[in-house]
Amino acid sequence: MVRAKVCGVTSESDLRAVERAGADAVGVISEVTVDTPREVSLSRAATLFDAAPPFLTTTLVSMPASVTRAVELAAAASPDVLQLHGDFDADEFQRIGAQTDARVVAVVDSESPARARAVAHVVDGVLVDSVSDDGGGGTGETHDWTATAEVVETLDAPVTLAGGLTPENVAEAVRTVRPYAVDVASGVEAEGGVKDHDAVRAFVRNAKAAADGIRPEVPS
Ligand SMILES: O=C(O)c1ccccc1N[C@@H]1O[C@H](COP(=O)(O)O)[C@@H](O)[C@H]1O
Repeated sequence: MVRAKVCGVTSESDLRAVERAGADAVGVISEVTVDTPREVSLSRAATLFDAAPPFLTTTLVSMPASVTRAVELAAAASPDVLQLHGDFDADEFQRIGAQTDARVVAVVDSESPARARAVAHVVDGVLVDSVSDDGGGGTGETHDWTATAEVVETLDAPVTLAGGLTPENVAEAVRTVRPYAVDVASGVEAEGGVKDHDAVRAFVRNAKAAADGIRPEVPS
């Protein structure tokens, strides 16, 4: 079994589409230091989380500059999960986790798997992404899945795979990496910041079918 997270939701209608597709988690992006059409204000993130139905895990995706700001963000938007891009070390993650009710997920650059091992013991999960030079995600780029498969195998923590996933490649990604969850942002969009509801449905279906050993369907 694999969990599916759909990230970069900016509207209530996309939120409903994510839920109807059977996704396990939804991500809303706020306070990031990169230019992205998927960013919303913190108050908008809080509104979207309030509109989320029960049993859909809400995730705030952010790039705060300090421990204090990370804690403030979680308090302001009340997500279930705080997904943190940036350079926090284990001590900083521990301090964030101690001051928030949200679960904390550390984003790790696929090219720095050692960082996953350095922080995994103080966070609730690790997300391995194809990180851009400025530290952001949403690159639409895949990375070396066999290296991430090794992280999954050797780390005693839930590892989420992200970066360039689409309805077309997610089945192969799941079979190769065997992650705890898969995460997609740009790969299921009709345009920047707007989800393609058919693609969202196909992404979730294909991820879960692959984990169950069922052949994927590719949307026309
Ligand atoms: O999606 C963004 O624009 C973004 C900006 C800054 C930080 C994180 C961002 N998104 C995260 O990137 C990954 C994968 O994105 P993609 O599928 O390759 O487009 C995902 O974890 C999003 O949470």
